[in-house]
Amino acid sequence: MGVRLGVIADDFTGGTDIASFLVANGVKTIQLSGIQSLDSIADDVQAIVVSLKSRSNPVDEAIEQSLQALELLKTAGARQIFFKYCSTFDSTSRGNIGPVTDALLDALDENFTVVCPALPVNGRTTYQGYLFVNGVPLHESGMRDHPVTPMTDSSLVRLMDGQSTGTTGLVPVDTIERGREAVGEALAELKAAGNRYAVLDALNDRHLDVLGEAVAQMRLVTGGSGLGGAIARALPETARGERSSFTPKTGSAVILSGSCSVMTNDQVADYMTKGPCLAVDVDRLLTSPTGYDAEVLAWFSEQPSTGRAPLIFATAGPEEVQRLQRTYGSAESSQAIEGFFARIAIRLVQDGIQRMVVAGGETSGSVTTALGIAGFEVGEPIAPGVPWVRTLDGRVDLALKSGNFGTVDFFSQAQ
Ligand SMILES: Nc1ncnc2c1ncn2[C@@H]1O[C@H](COP(=O)(O)OP(=O)(O)OP(=O)(O)O)[C@@H](O)[C@H]1O
Ligand SMILES: O=C(O)[C@@H](O)C(=O)CO
Repeated sequence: MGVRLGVIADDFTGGTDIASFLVANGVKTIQLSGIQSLDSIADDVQAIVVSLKSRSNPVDEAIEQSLQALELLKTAGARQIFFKYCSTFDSTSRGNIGPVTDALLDALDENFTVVCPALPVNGRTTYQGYLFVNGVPLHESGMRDHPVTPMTDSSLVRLMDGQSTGTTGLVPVDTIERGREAVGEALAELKAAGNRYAVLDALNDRHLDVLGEAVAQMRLVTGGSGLGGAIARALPETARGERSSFTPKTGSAVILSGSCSVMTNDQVADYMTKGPCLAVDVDRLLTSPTGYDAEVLAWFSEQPSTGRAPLIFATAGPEEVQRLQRTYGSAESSQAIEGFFARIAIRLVQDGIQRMVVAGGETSGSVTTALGIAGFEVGEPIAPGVPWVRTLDGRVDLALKSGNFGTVDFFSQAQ
């Protein structure tokens, strides 16, 4: 097997996000759920995306999982390794982006890489090393209230310096405007000056295309799916082919939403005017859960099988999230909610659900892992970065939606 690109994604929605950009640019891609056997992967696969749940777990675990993924991708022959994290750089002061990047550099015997979360098509841009979300600095966007990784600084240079062992330089927009060679020279200078990481500015896809070419020969790159798409476009034509696709199933569907992002809150509010919706009673889950799953499943089975898919959501605004976290603890709340969605998903698939939309990366990771899904074939996007994916065993089609992706009517659009 001669895989060109091996991607280590720190969550499942991030995995489908970058897989979707690779497929859209003609790269034959398979997405694996965690570490899986390579036996059933066809010889013409050009990119393998390994989705992990390593964004918010303890640093040591995140490193261990990422190094296992690296070994798998090296075995598959991957020439370039891409560490995919969120376009909003979701992390804490302890990591996990910095420590995982360091561990991957060491394991590859490299001492320099790039940091490029920008995804202009979804409003994430980087200017002078500061990350913006739809024109608002990251720390002033809805990400400041994230339940697990609240982002309170917008400076990627400071964030990397705080989480990692080396120093961080910057390749600013002015240099990128001067083209691929200027970027190559800037990277060489930053490396020679002893930096371990270079933050790459990008305001639009034209900038990303320059960057995709400039980093084509690097053994390790890190960033978001925007850079992933640009790297795909920079591959020789021989590595690219027909866009693989499948027609999404049309059977019964459900939407599970565990994301509390601003966009998911808007999407849930929109869907409440359109289809059957059930708000998860999180207090009940954390105090007297006995019988609760059965009640939710009974509600689901009472909904008409034609028409809009039922939505089951824990999605809430920042005040409610803070109340729950103060009352029960932050990790405890997340675990209870993720565990609930995982159990419900297992039951619904056993009962024959064909299509499942899951909102939120952590939530998607819990659901996919609980379902024992080995991997996915990647289909057409519903919105930029949110494709339909089909389990490799063909059991069910899923749309794993990153928290802030999609337009307000995403849940009806997906149907
Ligand atoms: N009402 C709630 N109160 C507290 N925590 C919640 C609530 N609803 C969901 N959560 C937890 O918040 C976390 C949301 O993370 P998740 O990754 O699923 O969404 P996201 O961060 O918006 O998505 P993405 O990572 O794709 O951007 C999960 O751990 C989830 O269980
Ligand atoms: O990069 C993004 O924004 C997404 O793919 C993501 O990682 C959400 O969890």
